[in-house]
Amino acid sequence: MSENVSADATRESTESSPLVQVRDLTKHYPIHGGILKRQTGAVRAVNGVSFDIEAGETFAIVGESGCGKTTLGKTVARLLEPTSGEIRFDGTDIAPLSKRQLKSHRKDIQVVYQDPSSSLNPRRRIGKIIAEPLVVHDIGTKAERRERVVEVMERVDLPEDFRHRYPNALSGGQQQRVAIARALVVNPKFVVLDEPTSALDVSVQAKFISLLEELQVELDITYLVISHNLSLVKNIADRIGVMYLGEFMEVTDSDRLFRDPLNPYTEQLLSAIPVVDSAESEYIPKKIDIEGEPPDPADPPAGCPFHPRCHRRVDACDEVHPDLVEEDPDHTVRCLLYEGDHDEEVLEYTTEEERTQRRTDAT
Ligand SMILES: Nc1ncnc2c1ncn2[C@@H]1O[C@H](COP(=O)(O)OP(=O)(O)OP(=O)(O)O)[C@@H](O)[C@H]1O
Repeated sequence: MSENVSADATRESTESSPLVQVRDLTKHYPIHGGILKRQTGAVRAVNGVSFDIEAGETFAIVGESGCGKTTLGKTVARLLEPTSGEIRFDGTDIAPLSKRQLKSHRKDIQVVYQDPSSSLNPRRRIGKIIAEPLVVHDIGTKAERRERVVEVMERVDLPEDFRHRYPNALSGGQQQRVAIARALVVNPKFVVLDEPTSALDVSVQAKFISLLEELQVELDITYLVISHNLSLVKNIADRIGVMYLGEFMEVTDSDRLFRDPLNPYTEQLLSAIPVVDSAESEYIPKKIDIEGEPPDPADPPAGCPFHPRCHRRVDACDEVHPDLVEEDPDHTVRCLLYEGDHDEEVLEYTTEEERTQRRTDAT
């Protein structure tokens, strides 16, 4: 077997710097209108996002549908061209690279999509599907590819004779293992997992997560997990970025996010998770109703993007766009309540009733 096919090849990653460094990444989708189809606006799906992922770490992005998670994941994997910003992968900024220049990095960065029933070609046999990336990257002879497919199928607990089956003969959990086998067959350094368990029955979700964790340790992989499901990422992520309208609202390690959430949006997301055993839980979120729907990313509100739905908003929130600031070591938050130069008087009024009372008092 040629060396670059071997799953046990030693990583040659850049010493001590994170495997992935994203800086000020922006992805806008242009909107065209009128007879001349001129650009009339843009969907601001990702707006100036920055984060690092250390080698071997799992970083998760969570947020409601439409907040830009998939766009961010696909842009970091360079399946989409960024509007601006840097994506440093293993020391190289891959953001400005052309398709041809990207070819040498493609093998190292793989993406697993949420719905295996649509991402696996129903007319191809499982063996061929898993071997696809080897063919695309021109790796190994036919016999070597077959050997590698069998090896990787074994690693994800798929029986070898499944090679001859078609995807629709497999269960959802088995199909998702085919999808992960296809990603792993080229021994990538970095795998983006977009809603990895959303198409799976609850009964097999935990098993699939354990498999991902085992593979990560065994094969020295770095994960970017995308999910709307905070309880899922709690179990798999080392660090979490909470995303809202194309921006990070809070970034910290998984334990701390659940123990000490700072941003009101994070509080609302946590409050939506049912507490199974309150005696076991360190943080019991108070019930907060999430008001309304997220705003249109083509027409974002002024000020803090979350202020129209925030239960802790203050007057300045509809004017001032807060920065992402480091509130504690390794715990950043975007919220005026945590910015040093705010007007303390304003911050006393944190509820709708108090705000109304304050206006009444002022007139
Ligand atoms: N190709 C595209 N062209 C124009 N707008 C797009 C395109 N893809 C996504 N969008 C818009 O960009 C915004 C972010 O979408 P994205 O799919 O990245 O969010 P998401 O958080 O992954 O949502 P979901 O969980 O529903 O997939 C949404 O408003 C979406 O409608």
